[in-house]
Amino acid sequence: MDYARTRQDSLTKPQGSLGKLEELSIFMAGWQGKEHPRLNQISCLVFAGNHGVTAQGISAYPPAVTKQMVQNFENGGAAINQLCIAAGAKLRVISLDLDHPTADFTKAPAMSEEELCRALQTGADAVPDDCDCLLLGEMGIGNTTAAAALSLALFGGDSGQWTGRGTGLAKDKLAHKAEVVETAVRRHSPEISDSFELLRCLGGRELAAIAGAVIAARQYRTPVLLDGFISTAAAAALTISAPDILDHCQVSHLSVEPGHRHLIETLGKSPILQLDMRLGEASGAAVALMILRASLATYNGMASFEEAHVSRSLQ
Ligand SMILES: O=C(O)c1ccc[n+]([C@@H]2O[C@H](COP(=O)([O-])O)[C@@H](O)[C@H]2O)c1
Ligand SMILES: Cc1cc2nc[nH]c2cc1C
Repeated sequence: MDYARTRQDSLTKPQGSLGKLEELSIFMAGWQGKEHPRLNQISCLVFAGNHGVTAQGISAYPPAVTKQMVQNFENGGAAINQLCIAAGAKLRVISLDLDHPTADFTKAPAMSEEELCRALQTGADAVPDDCDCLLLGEMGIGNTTAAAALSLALFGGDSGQWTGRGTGLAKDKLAHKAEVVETAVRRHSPEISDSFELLRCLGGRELAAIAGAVIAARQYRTPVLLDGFISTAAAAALTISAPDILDHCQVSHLSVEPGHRHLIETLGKSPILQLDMRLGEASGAAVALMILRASLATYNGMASFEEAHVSRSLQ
């Protein structure tokens, strides 16, 4: 990171004038451990899971859409297929036991220990040991409720501040969704003392898989782009047990889902983009990859003041 910072200051531009693009190049050089970080092999993982809490009427869409969208991903017809082509990332979609939704967490823990471990391991195993950047996203009808519950259990506050319309829930059902979140957290909070218990009680399989992938990426020193509210909440669950666990992660964009802003601020992160997106399926991560490419193209390719014979600042 020190090397990259010095190099940035030697390039033919006023110091700091590329703003966040400069910060991103320093982040990439540091985590890749390379003077010239690269973006050749990019893995985009989309984990899909189903949620028992959909029985509470908390989504605008039926749970069958999770599997239908997975089929759409496989057929190349979803937004993420086109965004991965545009950004130059290899997409892999991983379904986690879609025919067996997690338990309704207003009534019982979402998963058993064994189910949680399987989901964490699936996420970790999906991470290649040699990619230059990892994009993480999800598909799961009902999972903004799980993300809100994780956030409330993690950071407290009012359930309404973590709850939004997700796929487009009617405004008059929002108060009910916030109550569902509140009930779930009140039920499980006393049992929760670490990150894995939190994910087991209030998460979902695709959220646990994202957490597993974040841990594996850290072991490989692979930089990560988290997608939106759900991906950030899944990764944030890990901070109970390891406060610096998200240092190798960037938040790709600020989602429209209102809890995301508070979550990002609480984590001390700043999103790369704000495009009024709320799709999920790693779409924001794929768009942010294009910004990362802009960052590394300038950092790796620009001439220094000395090389270009350009005079330095007078001050
Ligand atoms: O990534 C986000 O910030 C985001 C915000 C709103 C909705 N989503 C997507 O919508 C689905 C969850 O919405 P819901 O209303 O069913 O909880 C799930 O498939 C997510 O990928 C994603
Ligand atoms: C159609 C649809 C596509 C999605 N992609 C991610 N979450 C989604 C939710 C819905 C409803």
